[in-house]
Amino acid sequence: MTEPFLIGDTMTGGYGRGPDILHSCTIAVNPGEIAVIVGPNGAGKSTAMKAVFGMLNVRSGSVRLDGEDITTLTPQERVLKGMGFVPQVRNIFPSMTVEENLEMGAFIRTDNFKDTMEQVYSLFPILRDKRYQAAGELSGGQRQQVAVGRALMTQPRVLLLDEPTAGVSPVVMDELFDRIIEVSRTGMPILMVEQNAKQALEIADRAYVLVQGANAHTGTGQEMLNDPVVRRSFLGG
Ligand SMILES: Nc1ncnc2c1ncn2[C@@H]1O[C@H](COP(=O)(O)OP(=O)(O)OP(=O)(O)O)[C@@H](O)[C@H]1O
Repeated sequence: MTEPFLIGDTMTGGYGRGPDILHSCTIAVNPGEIAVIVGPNGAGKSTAMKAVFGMLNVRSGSVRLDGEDITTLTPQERVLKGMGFVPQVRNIFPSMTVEENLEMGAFIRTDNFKDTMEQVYSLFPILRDKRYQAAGELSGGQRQQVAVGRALMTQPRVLLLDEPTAGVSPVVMDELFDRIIEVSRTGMPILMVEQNAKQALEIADRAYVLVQGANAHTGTGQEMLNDPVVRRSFLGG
């Protein structure tokens, strides 16, 4: 098997000195793919993503980006290596305008980022319309677009999204997934954690079902949707 572009490989570890949450957990993504992490509440989905981003100690296993071992790097160093991370909560600056949020996203760049801002506005047209509004005044779905747009401003080589549709209505969820598919079509590898398992599996090229911090099932999204065990144990039949 060829090396994936980004892989958290057999990761075991937990928070601080706490117990292990992840047990030999492996997740990966390649350019052009949407990889989703699904599983029951408390399965360790967000923890797995945080481990890939360097937010907890991986006691064994490794994280590699484009063939480079980045296991010991801090999250900040991983951003410089090309990781764009959108956390689940507090992922925008509510009192700043939409445009200021995007400018903040470009903080690591020393070059001109106006072209990237144009790209973000063409991916998320509503953000162009609302660029001078305080981000905190936007709807939940629009705020999530600001958060993803802000991450794109660094021109990342891979995008990590922690529950991008948390707390939005089904209609807004569909719209957000459409936007995520569009970002993916630009070639951007996308790794995301999702609570809305069925819908997420429908757009997943690669899917990981985690149970108690370990890989329970892996395949394409369609394979997971068709797997009777996955359906019965966690998609509700
Ligand atoms: N910052 C933290 N410090 C210590 N333990 C944590 C922390 N965050 C999560 N945990 C624990 O790690 C385990 C897995 O949590 P995690 O949030 O990764 O699961 P999840 O699959 O994303 O769940 P959910 O779908 O409910 O968000 C839980 O037992 C949780 O209590």
